[in-house]
Amino acid sequence: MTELKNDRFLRALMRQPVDRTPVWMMRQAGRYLPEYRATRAQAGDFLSLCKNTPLACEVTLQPLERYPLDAAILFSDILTIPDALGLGLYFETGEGPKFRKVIRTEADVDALPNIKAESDLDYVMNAVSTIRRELNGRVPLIGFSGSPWTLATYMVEGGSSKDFRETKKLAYGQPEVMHRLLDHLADSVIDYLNGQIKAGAQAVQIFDTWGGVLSGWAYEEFSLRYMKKIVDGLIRENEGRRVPVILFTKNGGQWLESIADTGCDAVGLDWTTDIGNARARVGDRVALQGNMDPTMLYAPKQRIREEVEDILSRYGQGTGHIFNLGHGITPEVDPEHAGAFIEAVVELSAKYHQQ
Ligand SMILES: Cc1c2[nH]c(c1CCC(=O)O)Cc1[nH]c(c(CCC(=O)O)c1C)Cc1[nH]c(c(CCC(=O)O)c1C)Cc1[nH]c(c(C)c1CCC(=O)O)C2
Repeated sequence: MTELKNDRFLRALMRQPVDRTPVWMMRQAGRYLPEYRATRAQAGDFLSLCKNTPLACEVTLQPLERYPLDAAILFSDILTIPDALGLGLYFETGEGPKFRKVIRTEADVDALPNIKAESDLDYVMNAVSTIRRELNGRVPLIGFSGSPWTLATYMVEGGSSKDFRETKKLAYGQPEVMHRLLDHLADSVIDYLNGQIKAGAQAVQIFDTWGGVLSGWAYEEFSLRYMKKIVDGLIRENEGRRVPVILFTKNGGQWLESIADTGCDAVGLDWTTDIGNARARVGDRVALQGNMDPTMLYAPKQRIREEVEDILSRYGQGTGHIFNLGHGITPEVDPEHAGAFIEAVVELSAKYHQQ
C-alpha cells in the first residue's frame, strides 16, 4: 500500500500532535455539488450510483478536487444492510428512503437471513478498495455504517419517521424481540465494517442518527449497548496502524461520558453541545469531531469564518479535535460557502497547535 501523505485526520483521532485541525464534512459528496448531480444522472439514480464502482469512486473524490479536505468518506448509504437483508430499499423523490418490506413482529425478526458482507455487499467492498487505490495515499478513507438502533428505526417504520411510533412500540412492548433484532444488526454491522477495513478503510464512523430520540435508560439499552458490542468486535489495527472508531449520536450530547466509555476513539458532536464543555467532560479519553451547525453555511462567508474561529477557540489549544459540521451538509448549500468553511479551518487553526 502507498504511504499516507496526509495523516493529520488519523493523528488527531489518536490525540497525537498535528500542524492544524483536520477537517471533513459529513455528506461531503452529495447534491450540493453540480458535478455530483451530473454523475448521479449518468448512473440513473442514487442506488445505481452506490452500486457502480467507478462512479461511486468518482463522486467520493469530487469534494477532494474542490477543497483541501483531510479525509475521504466512502460513497454509499447506511441502508445497504437492510437492503441486503431483503427489505427492498428504494428512494422516492422528495420522500427519502423507503422499504418494500417492514419488520414488525417476532416472526419478521426470526425470518431475517444471516448476511455475509463480503459477498452480499460486495459492491461496497469493491467501492472501498477502488477508492483506496485511486486516493493513492492523498488522505485516509473513512468507512461507515448506521448504528443498529438507527437501522432498526428504518426497518420497523419502513422509512423515515417523525415520532418512531412503531419502533418504540416494539422496543417498549416486546423488548426481547427488539433486542433480537438489534443483536442481529450488530453482528451484521461488525461483519460489514470489518469487511470495509480489510478492503482498505482506515477509520470507521457509526452514524447513530436517531439515538437522540430515546430517554437516557432507553438510549443505554437499545442504542449504546449495541454500539459497544460493535466497538468490541471491530478490527482495531490494520496495515500497522490503529483503525480509529468514531461514534456519532445526533442529539447525544448529554451522554458523552457513557459514549466515551464504550472504548471508541472519538465522539461526533452535533451543534447543540458546546465543544469546550464537551472536552472538559471527556478529557483526553477520546477525540471530538464537530460541530458547526450545517445551516450556518447559508450565512455570509465572513459569518461562517467567525463561527469557525469561535468553535476553534472553544475547543482550545492542542490536538484531539477533528473539525466537521454537526450533521450532514444540505443540498441547497452554495459550494463556495462550503469552501469558505473549509478554508477558514485551514487558515485559522494552526495557532491552536503551537507547542
Ligand atoms: C439516516 C442516513 C441515511 N444515510 C446516511 C444516514 C446517516 C447519516 C446522517 O445522520 O445524516 C448516511 C450517508 N448517506 C450518504 C453518505 C455518503 C458519504 C458522505 O459523503 O458523507 C452517508 C454517510 C450518501 C447519501 N444518501 C442519500 C443521498 C442523497 C441521494 C440523492 O443523491 O438523491 C446521499 C448523497 C440518500 C439518503 N439516505 C438516507 C437518507 C435520509 C437519505 C436522504 C433522502 C433524500 O433526501 O432524498 C439514510
